[in-house]
Amino acid sequence: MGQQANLYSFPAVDALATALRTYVIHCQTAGIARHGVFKVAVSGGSLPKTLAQALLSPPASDADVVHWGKWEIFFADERAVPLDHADSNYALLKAELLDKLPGGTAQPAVHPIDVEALDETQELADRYERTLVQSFASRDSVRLPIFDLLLLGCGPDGHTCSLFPGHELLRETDAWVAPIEDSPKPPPRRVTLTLPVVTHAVKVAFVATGGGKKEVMKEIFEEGNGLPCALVNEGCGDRCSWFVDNAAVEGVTYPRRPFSL
Ligand SMILES: O=C(O)[C@H](O)[C@@H](O)[C@H](O)[C@H](O)COP(=O)(O)O
Repeated sequence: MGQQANLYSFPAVDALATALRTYVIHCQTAGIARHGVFKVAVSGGSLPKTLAQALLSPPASDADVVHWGKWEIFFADERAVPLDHADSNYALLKAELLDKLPGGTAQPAVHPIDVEALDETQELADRYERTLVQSFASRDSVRLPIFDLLLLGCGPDGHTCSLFPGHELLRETDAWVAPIEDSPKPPPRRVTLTLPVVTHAVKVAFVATGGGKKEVMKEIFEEGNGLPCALVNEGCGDRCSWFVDNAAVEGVTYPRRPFSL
């Protein structure tokens, strides 16, 4: 059991968000102790909204403070669109979270894709990889970047980031960031962190809510079936934690844990 992913289930999103905040702040403290900053990558989908609910509430104590000025925010996946496009994960995070930081707050360093390369997804991925290299030291000195935390969603087909079931990208072993031209979820052209980078993070947290996820949650936790989310569970073991609501895990027999750090 000790090596398996943690599954934390909550009656509703409010309670989930409270626990997620505690978890993120714990990861933040560890990151700042390790290298003076907190390096985090986030997905799109419903995640930014839940994250905002978790992180924008006022601190309950001195230990509960989000040190935004120490955050370096990257994108776990991004669509090849301008940064103000309706499909942009950057635009989504900005609207849901970044634009709502209280006035006077030290700002996080945010690393969007380089829109000069939107027409060529390989170049877009290469440039984003160079952004990571600049932050995480050279590729010669580290085989893989080590994020302090990845905050991910889970699609109804078991995808995460832009790593889709059965896609050849799941076999990528070298690149840190890869292009995808045929995403089954629109829009088709995207860039994504690769599986080795995802499973190399210090901690990985998934957020999945709603009854629409229960079938895929059952498959991920009971069968695996090579689904990208299951591969992350297998690669991370207990470094991976799932924050879900009860509706998302109805009928799932995998043991849930009371939330604790
Ligand atoms: O760019 C994307 O498509 C998202 O990053 C994607 O990977 C998302 O996290 C999942 O599809 C879950 O989405 P929901 O949370 O909306 O179900």
